[in-house]
Amino acid sequence: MRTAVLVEPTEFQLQDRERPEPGPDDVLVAIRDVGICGSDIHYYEHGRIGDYVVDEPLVLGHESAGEVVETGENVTGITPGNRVTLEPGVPCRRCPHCKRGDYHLCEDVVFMATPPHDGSFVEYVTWPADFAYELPETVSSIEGALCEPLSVGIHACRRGDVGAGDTVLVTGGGPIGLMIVEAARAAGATNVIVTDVVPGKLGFARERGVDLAVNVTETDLEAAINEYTDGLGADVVIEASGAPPSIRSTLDVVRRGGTVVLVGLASEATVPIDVLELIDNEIDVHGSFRYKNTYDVAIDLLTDGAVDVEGIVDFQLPLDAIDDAFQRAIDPDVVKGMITIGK
Ligand SMILES: NC(=O)c1ccc[n+]([C@@H]2O[C@H](COP(=O)([O-])OP(=O)(O)OC[C@H]3O[C@@H](n4cnc5c(N)ncnc54)[C@H](O)[C@@H]3O)[C@@H](O)[C@H]2O)c1
Ligand SMILES: C[C@@H](O)[C@H](N)C(=O)O
Repeated sequence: MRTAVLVEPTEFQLQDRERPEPGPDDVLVAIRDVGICGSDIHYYEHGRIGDYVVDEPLVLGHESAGEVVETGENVTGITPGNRVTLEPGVPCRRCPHCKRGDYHLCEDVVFMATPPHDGSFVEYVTWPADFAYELPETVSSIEGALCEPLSVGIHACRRGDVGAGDTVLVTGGGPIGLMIVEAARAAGATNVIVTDVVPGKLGFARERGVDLAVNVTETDLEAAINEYTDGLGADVVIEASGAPPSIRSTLDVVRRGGTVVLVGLASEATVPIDVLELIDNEIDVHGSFRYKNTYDVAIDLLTDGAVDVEGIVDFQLPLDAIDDAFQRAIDPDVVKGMITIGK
């Protein structure tokens, strides 16, 4: 089967690998669509993300959907021909985190495209059947693949307890920021504001109907939020850029008693914050790591037409053109590139 392997930073090799056999609890999936995530781009360009180092050839890709072609003997409920999306992180199911329900915090998780685990830029993947979710006819394969970044958005909104009538500020208008916007609206937020530093990203966020888009290189964010909220501040601020100045600014723009959710992975290990400001204003600050129990919700939201994920896709290219696809995806104006396999 055709497999795109990152053999060195910025170098993919298309290899022919043996098609895997599903285990008794697995499904064998013919992969159809895979999104290119920021983490794939980071591994492609730099060969590492923090402590995760690509020191062996690695298959990237973890936002994936496809069609079941075979099932293991214990699998019920999914049959060949079903279209599915794959949740890319499979936990150990036995550790204290798994047992208390925080399976996304499992330290032994097998997460696609995170060294040393291969991902889904490949024709076939075997995956535990309970981490494969059937897609209804009305949900496309691309939407299925994008359940992954949408899940990041849903989890972040849950962490921020976003609710009806909230004013939510999302800092960073990349794919994750835009998925947070979708999830926040679906959760009932009535005012959604996005910041960025790239004019194209802000224009796109406006086209997608955000209530306010702020270029923080030109506009004082605190003044803009004060004006927009009559001096109150945003109910929930969800940081999705990872830029230290943006992380620092969250406490200036959240209302007293509000919530800050940190999603963006800081490019610096330490970002100073004013602890007294945090205490005096009784601000809740939450980290948000990947997601848990979001795939069914993502599919329901897509089925109901409550979110738009396909609209963030800039281009689709076949697996053979993976080099071109990554070169295009690096452009700061590009939001989401997709790889199509087996069509
Ligand atoms: N916590 C998690 O589970 C999780 C999951 C996925 C991604 N992430 C992280 O979330 C962040 C966003 O992911 P992405 O794929 O959308 O990344 P991205 O790089 O495509 O988007 C980040 C956006 O932030 C903008 N930006 C840069 N500096 C800014 C600033 N000072 N103020 C406002 N915006 C600024 C960029 O122009 C870009 O549009 C990344 O840091 C990524 O590593 C975290
Ligand atoms: C959650 C996922 O999208 C992210 N890129 C990660 O590896 O954590």
